[in-house]
Amino acid sequence: MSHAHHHHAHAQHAPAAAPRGAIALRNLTLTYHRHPVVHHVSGQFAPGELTAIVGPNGAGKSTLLKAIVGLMQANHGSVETGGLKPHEIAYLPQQAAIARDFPLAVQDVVLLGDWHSSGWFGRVSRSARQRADEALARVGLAGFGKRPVDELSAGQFQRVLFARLLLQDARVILLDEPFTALDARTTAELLELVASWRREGRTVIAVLHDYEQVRSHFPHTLLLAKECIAWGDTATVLTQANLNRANGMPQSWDEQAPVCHRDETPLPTPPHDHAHSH
Ligand SMILES: Nc1ncnc2c1ncn2[C@@H]1O[C@H](COP(=O)(O)OP(=O)(O)OP(=O)(O)O)[C@@H](O)[C@H]1O
Repeated sequence: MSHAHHHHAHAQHAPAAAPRGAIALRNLTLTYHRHPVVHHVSGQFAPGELTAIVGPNGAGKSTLLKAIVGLMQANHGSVETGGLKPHEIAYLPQQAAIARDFPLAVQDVVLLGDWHSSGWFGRVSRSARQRADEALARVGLAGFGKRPVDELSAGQFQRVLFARLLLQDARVILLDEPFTALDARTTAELLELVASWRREGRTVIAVLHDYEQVRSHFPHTLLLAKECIAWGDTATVLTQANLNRANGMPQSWDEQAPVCHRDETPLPTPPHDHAHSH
């Protein structure tokens, strides 16, 4: 890496900044309507590694990904992204959260991964189109470029979204339940793609529910149940004792869940939030 980077205006960060490609959580608390769903979590996602986030339904896993990608503000503590630019963090939401009843061709959806270089209204270069075709071939959809996305199966559409991730070429890739509702073959092929991202030195963080899949493909695991139950080598995290502890945590959607009093600086209630917490 060039020394010129050290003189760049954006290169100034806190002394304890995470290394490039590393995402660090510092005493992170995330709340909805002042009820914490992620509570005082600290740690660092290993750079250039595959980390699974596991935990029961409602544990705050999706919320944590949203905070890392900047879709949600920390109420307390922070997410340190080590000087990465926003487009260097790719995010694949849960498929249920993605509308695909829009009249776009497969190739155009893949090209959305390249918007930071082409601009939303910029002309799509020939080379970008070529890279989109190559990405489609890598996910097993060669020749699908002109098909409308609303005619694809769920598995085919997830392949398209992985092709879009390939085009985005991000340093950090966040995946929210990427293999849910996919058949064994599609899952295996997309897992192979994830393994290739690891070989390329990318940081991958994936929310998953299949412990066997995590054990065989993800060396690191964060076990989350609102609080961090365990975070480290998958084998040491996914013990029965830890899983029992995680499953015994009260559901964070509990309306009676206490507002956090450890946070000294309560944020004002946002104007659009008309919910009465208590
Ligand atoms: N937009 C929202 N407004 C209010 N509460 C929310 C919102 N989104 C999520 N929550 C609540 O925050 C908690 C954490 O939700 P989150 O989706 O992060 O959990 P998760 O671990 O990803 O769960 P799952 O495994 O079921 O996908 C839940 O109790 C949920 O009800």
